[in-house]
Amino acid sequence: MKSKKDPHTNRLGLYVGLLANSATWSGVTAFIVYHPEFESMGHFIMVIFGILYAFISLSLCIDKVQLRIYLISYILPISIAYFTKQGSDNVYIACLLWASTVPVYRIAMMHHREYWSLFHQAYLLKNYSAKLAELARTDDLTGLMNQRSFNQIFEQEIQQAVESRQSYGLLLVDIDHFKMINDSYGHLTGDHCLSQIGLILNRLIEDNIKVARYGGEEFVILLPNATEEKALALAETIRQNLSASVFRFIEREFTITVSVGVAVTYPQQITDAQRLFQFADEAMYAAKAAGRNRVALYQ
Ligand SMILES: Nc1nc2c(ncn2[C@@H]2O[C@H](COP(=O)(O)OP(=O)(O)OP(=O)(O)O)[C@@H](O)[C@H]2O)c(=O)[nH]1
Repeated sequence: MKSKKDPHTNRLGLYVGLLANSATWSGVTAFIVYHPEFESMGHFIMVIFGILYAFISLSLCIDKVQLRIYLISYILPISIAYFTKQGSDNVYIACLLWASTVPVYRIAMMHHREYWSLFHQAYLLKNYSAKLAELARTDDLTGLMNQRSFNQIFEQEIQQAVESRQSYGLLLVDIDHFKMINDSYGHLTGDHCLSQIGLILNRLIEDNIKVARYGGEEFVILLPNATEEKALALAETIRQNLSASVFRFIEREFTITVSVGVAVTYPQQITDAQRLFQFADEAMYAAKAAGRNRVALYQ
């Protein structure tokens, strides 16, 4: 899942937003300064309002450049509006406005430094903890769910299937003679092959279906609400696609085959996650024993 953009990497957007915000508010305030109906409000109330608004907005600015953009685009049009208005009072107010920006700027700088440093630290912490949680769920090599995450989700989903009286399917995909790939081409080639298989599985499997690397050269696919036909059809698609894929790594080209064990339980049969896993495992070993590169269903 995507997180919010780091404000420090999206400065242009912030500056444009800031400029638009300042321009709008300075326009509104300048309009009020010139409009005869607002004379009764009193210029000093307007200035106080302007300073308060400036202080709040300045405090939210991230850096000095933003503060300056804000000051120039906000204070300049208002003070010009006052300067160009007839009467010495107005020149006095414009000077007061400019003079008031100095303490406002200083206070805002002090305030925003602490505020943003805290905000930034909280933001980084949130980001790091989200990344850590993601790492704890993910297999490094393939980017798929890892075994720990699979175990949790599998237990929960089986429980739900039992409660809602639905069927549940599990596919266990095991690469045939993977040791030979490692022995012949090296461990790095084996790793590359595993990561490519992860990508192929992700491509073949619909978004709502979960796939995990169970460990070594074994992958599992969770199929809530699946019938035997559906589970077998998906297993066959996976087997055919993987065996038709050519893997390339450092000028080496090779193909692989897989054996797939399929187990589907129906409401009256479901006992627990371990048993369903064991059924799929037995089916996978039956596929290996029958000559590999095939799909076997647990009967
Ligand atoms: N490159 C690489 N190899 C791995 C990894 N995890 C496990 N292996 C290797 O996978 C191989 C599994 O070998 P075996 O269990 O004998 O199975 P196999 O050679 O695939 O033979 P069958 O399953 O009987 O078809 C071993 O050589 C492990 O070292 C990994 O993360 N990377």
